[in-house]
Parts: sequence; structure tokens; C-alpha cells
Amino acid sequence: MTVAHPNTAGPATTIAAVPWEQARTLARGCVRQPLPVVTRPLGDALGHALAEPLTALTDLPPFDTSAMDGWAVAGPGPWRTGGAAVLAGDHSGFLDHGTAVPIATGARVPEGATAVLRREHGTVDAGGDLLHLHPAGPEPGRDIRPRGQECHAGEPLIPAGTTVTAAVLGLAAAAGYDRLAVHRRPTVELLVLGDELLESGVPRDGRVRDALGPLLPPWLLSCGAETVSRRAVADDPGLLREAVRHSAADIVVTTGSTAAGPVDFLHDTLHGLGARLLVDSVAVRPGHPMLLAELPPAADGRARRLVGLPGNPLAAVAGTVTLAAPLLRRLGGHADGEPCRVRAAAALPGHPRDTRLLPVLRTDHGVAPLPFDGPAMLRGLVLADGLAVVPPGGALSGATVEVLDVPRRA
Ligand SMILES: Nc1nc2c(c(=O)[nH]1)N[C@H]1C(S)=C(S)[C@@H](COP(=O)(O)OP(=O)(O)OC[C@H]3O[C@@H](n4cnc5c(N)ncnc54)[C@H](O)[C@@H]3O)O[C@H]1N2
Ligand code: MOO
Repeated sequence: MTVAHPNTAGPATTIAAVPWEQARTLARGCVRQPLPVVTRPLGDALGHALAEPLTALTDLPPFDTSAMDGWAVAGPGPWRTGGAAVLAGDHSGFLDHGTAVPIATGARVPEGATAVLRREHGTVDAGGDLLHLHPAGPEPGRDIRPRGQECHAGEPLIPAGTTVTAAVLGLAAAAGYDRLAVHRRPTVELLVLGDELLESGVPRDGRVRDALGPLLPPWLLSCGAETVSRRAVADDPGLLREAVRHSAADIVVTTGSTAAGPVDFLHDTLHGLGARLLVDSVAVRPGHPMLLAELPPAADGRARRLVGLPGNPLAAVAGTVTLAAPLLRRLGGHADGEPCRVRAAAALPGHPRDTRLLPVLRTDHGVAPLPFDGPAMLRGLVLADGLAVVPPGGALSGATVEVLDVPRRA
């Protein structure tokens, strides 16, 4: 499809929308290399992408470890007992053949021990001998986690590009790390455009509430932004120009003003600033006027990009998942995950020519469409487990479609 832009400087221009998949690829591909590498203490690394593979700094476990509370035993029973209990963190000594010593879960197994007998499988008789109650007795190695069972020092554990999750933090700490080499995360400035937008109260006098100011910052943070600052900019070309020109953020995100209405100044502004449009409308519904541009660099030479999201709220979300999320993830150094493909539990309605991003619910039989999916609506999105990428013409029940993530956690 084509879109006319009468506000673009010079005569009205007509530009072709790029296919949806190509738009997503362009958003990823415009980043030649991720943001620089920084080292962060573990506590500050959550959500960043690893800049280098995480390699074990130690064997795990680092020593032969008791997996249970009980006794370390040497050889077949019964065993003479007597020594002091070995606790986690203790320096363990040597265990003579035919003897046993109480041991705690996590303690280092003494040299000479052949197994650990669980507390509930043994009893000490009046003479101080340990007998095992379990008929089979502990076979050699029983309930001992051998040193290096999980990994050996120097072994690669996690590839570069992995997102640091709570589990990654735990493994990194277990493997000996205090700090992690990660990519800096992109900063975002959100410019909310539209004089009709109210920041509080009930819509009145032809004006509506700003839904995107509250919706977008947490969404962009969940895609890997470091910070999202936000401000409203009046429908004034000079103010918009100054706001974009002076933004120090790695990514400027605007809402509204992408189309061709009387106060849609975004195209003119970008033209006036010498920005380079990489994507200027996409063959997708909702959200087709979305755009992506390279801005002139920041004062310190950093590259800057602008994502223009359409004003209709669901259309803005479509622009976020298509352009902003891939751009944020690539700048932050995150590796691409495998696309999530799911069976359609029912026919998914499509647009005759364009891709459609449809709020869907996961059911036992696959994904199903939700009501209230219009470009200006958010009710369907609130219930959605994802956005199905529906090809032109729609998808039949039973077809497989890609489903894009929507952030579900607060
Ligand atoms: N002649 C044409 N007109 C329009 C076309 C077209 O192809 N030809 N496309 C339509 C589509 S689709 C969309 S989407 C919008 C995009 O418009 P803009 O990006 O210029 O956005 P606005 O005109 O400023 O606003 C559109 C709509 O959204 C409401 N809005 C804006 N910001 C917010 C916000 N932060 N929270 C809630 N609602 C917001 C605004 O009040 C308008 O109702 O263009 C169509 N027109
Ligand atoms: O494509 Mo508009 O973006 O339908 O709302």
C-alpha cells in the first residue's frame, strides 16, 4: 500500500510500505554493533546481555559434597563412630576404613569416605556402632555429589548475547563471578505528541486521556531499555524539532503525528533535521504509518535513532513490537531467540493485503483471537498472551503462526 505525506517539505510524496517481516529485519539490521561493553556487579547486571561467554571459574561442585544429612562412611558397614560432625564450610579430614562420621548436607566429604548414609537409613547401637537400616546399604558414591559433576573450571556455561536473568545471576555467582561483562543498555526518551491528550481525569470536551504515556515506558523497559524518560510535546513544529534535536537518548520514541493530518509534523521535522528514514510505513495492521529513522549523532558522537509510533494505542503497540523491540534488543547485544510458533485454535482474521498483528489468547488447542482488537482499543490487548502475526488473507484454524510476546509481569 502507499501513503501520501502532504506535510513533507516540497511536493506531496508517495512512499511504499515495506512488508512487515522486512521492517523488523531493518530495525535489527540498522545496528552495526551493540552498545559498548561495561562491567557491572551482579546486582546491577539483571536484564543486560552478556558481552562474552560465561566460563566457569571453578569446578562445580568445587569439592566432593555430601548431598544428604547423615554419616560419611568408609567401606561396608557396620562402622565405628566417634569423630566430630563435619559441617558445611568445615575443613574435612581423613576417614579410616570401617569408620563413620556425622555429616551435614553441603559439607565436604572427608577423604577415604566411600558413601553417605542418610540419617533416616542408619542407627547407632549402644556400643557406638553405626548400622544401616536400609537392606541394600549405601553403594559406593551414594549421596556424594562428585567434584565437577555440573562443570569443570574453564568450561563455557552460557554464550555471549544471553540475557542475564535471575537464574543466570545465580549460576554466575555459583561459578565464582562478582561482576559480569555486559553491553550498556540503550536509553530512551519518549515524546508524547498531541494537544488533545489529557494527563488526568475523565475524557472531556473532545479530548482523550494519554494511554501511551503510561503504557510505553514499562513496555520499553521490558524490551531492554536502561531508562525511559517521558514528556509531552505540544503540536508545534518548532517544539518538536527542538525536542528531537536536543534529545541525548540513544532512541527517541514519538507517539502520534506519523500520518498526514494538519498537525502531523513528524515527517517535516525529520526532513528538516537531516534524518535518514529507514522505514517509512509498513504493510501491517494496525500500525501502518510507523517509521524508523537515523537521527544526526549526539554531541558526543553516539548514534541516535527515532522510532515514530502511530497515535492509535494498539497501532503504537504494533510499532513497538515491530521496530522498537528489535532495535532495543540489538543495541543491547541480546541474541535473537527462536520465534515462538503456535497453532491457531480458530481461524485468525487477516487483512486482505497486509500482515495483521492480532491480540490472541493461549488455549489448550492453540491461540484464539480476542474481541476489541481495533487500532484505538486496548481491551483485547489486556487479555492477550501475545500478538499473532497473521499473514495477508488470514490464517486457517490449525495453521501455525508466529506469536510475539507481550509483557505479562508488573
Ligand atoms: N488520510 C489518512 N488518515 C489516516 C491514515 C491514513 O492512512 N490516511 N491512517 C490512520 C491510521 S491507521 C493511524 S494509526 C493514524 C496515525 O495517526 P498519527 O500517528 O498521526 O496519530 P494522531 O493523528 O496524532 O492520532 C491518531 C489517534 O490516536 C489518538 N492518540 C494519539 N496519541 C495518543 C495517546 N498517547 N494516547 C491515546 N490516544 C492517542 C489520537 O487522539 C487520535 O485519535 O492515522 C490515521 N489517519
Ligand atoms: O494502522 Mo492504524 O495504525 O490502523 O491504527
